Amino acid sequence: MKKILIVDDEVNTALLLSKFLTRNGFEVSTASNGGSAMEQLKNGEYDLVLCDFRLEDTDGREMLKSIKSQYPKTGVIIITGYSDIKMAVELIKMGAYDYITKPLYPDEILNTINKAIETHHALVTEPQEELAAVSSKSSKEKQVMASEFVVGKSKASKELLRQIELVAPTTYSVIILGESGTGKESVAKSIHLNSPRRDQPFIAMDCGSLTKELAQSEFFGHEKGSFTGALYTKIGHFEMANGGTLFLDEVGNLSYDIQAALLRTVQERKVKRIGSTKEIDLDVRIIVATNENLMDGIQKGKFREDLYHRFNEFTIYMPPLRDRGGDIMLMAEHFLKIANKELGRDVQYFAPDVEESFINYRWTGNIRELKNVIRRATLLTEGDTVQAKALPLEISNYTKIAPLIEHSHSHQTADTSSAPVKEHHHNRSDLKNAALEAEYDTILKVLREVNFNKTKAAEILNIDRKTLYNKMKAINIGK
Ligand SMILES: Nc1ncnc2c1ncn2[C@@H]1O[C@H](COP(=O)(O)OP(=O)(O)OP(=O)(O)O)[C@@H](O)[C@H]1O
Repeated sequence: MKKILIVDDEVNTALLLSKFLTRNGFEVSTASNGGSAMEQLKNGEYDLVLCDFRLEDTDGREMLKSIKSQYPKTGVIIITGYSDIKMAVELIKMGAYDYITKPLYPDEILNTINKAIETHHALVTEPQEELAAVSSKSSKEKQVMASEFVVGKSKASKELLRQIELVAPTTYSVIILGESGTGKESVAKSIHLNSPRRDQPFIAMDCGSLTKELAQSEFFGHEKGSFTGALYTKIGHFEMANGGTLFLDEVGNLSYDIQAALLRTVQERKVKRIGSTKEIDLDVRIIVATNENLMDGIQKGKFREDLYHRFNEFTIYMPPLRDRGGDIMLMAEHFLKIANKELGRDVQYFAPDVEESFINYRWTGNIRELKNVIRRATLLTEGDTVQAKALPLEISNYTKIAPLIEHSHSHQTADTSSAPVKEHHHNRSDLKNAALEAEYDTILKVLREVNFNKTKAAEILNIDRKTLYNKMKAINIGK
């Protein structure tokens, strides 16, 4: 039975979640703060931690760091409010499996948990099972790629496809550069699947969450008893990927020492498990991904130039979703089909104002954010059409809020009365949304009148400053 730890200081939420997951066949424990969660993790091996981002004694970021360094085989899902979405995207870069936004919906939680556990299966199995898990994964992934990769019709997508097709058949190492969630790993997989190595393993390794201590073992493996804690022989990722492709995500995060060891391995094309004298011949194609410019890392002395040149035989720049024009709706429709299948729904269309919001929104979390938003919207839709009320307010109100966000970022000095606020087309008939919209309109209007002076705005609105801050946060205005 899979073990889950819920970390949430809202006792009722934790209790409800715990009951729901127990009913669905999980063994569940709860902790109301970070400290007691870490204690519980010491006493038993958990498959997954479901952790609220805001805790009384710490936050999701710190929890993720501690769990990843001490219990690397335990998956972490972060529960967050939509206003923390940028943070959630950061956390995925740091190794969280996924995030779930509040309010929580049981089907969505169960779905995310099942997927996380499936993904982590290869990690939590015993090492002798590892290779078998990996090779079966490579053929399974092929089917996934064939049906799940949307090529897109925009100019940017066509160029991307051209580059994939160009580099795939070669043995070149590739650097894939792009914002989080733009599809770097998906592109790495399609390069692999379009290469002569397609029948060999594709191994993805998340370097962003690797501690210095773990990195050696993860890359090179170790023999049983080679150091305290090496209870069994571990096969490293190089060895697992032998004959195929090794994808190193967030490669800019590797420590300098590990970079040196990596360079040696790539140059010599041989690997030795820690504690072993036996050299294993390697034939591995390397694809790396990063969302920061590695040249900056080189200038700051954080990234080795020689390693960079080893990797940089070909570079692919991933376009952000906001620059992919018509692809946004193409992908939205694709994700709608997937969500329908996952959730047993039959939602067919997007309302025109939803499409408009999708096109205008900035999608800082890119394709991953779109996928998650659509999964949630599908869940919330009762008829056959996704309406704006099924979207997070940050997205459905984006055209209205965006100029104000930009304004508040420009140090609140300019004359706000001329800030362009686009006409709002939402045709909402339910009372709750109408009330919310009226509230936003009033808050935004007053904030402009007082040039974003929050004390004055709170006075005029006749609410206290804290309430104003909370409301501003909920609609993502300022900080
Ligand atoms: N072309 C595509 N068609 C369909 N789904 C895609 C496509 N590209 C990415 N996705 C989906 O979007 C999500 C994010 O993609 P992926 O993990 O490849 O992004 P990434 O850039 O590697 O993210 P990160 O920077 O966080 O590592 C995944 O669920 C993936 O399946």
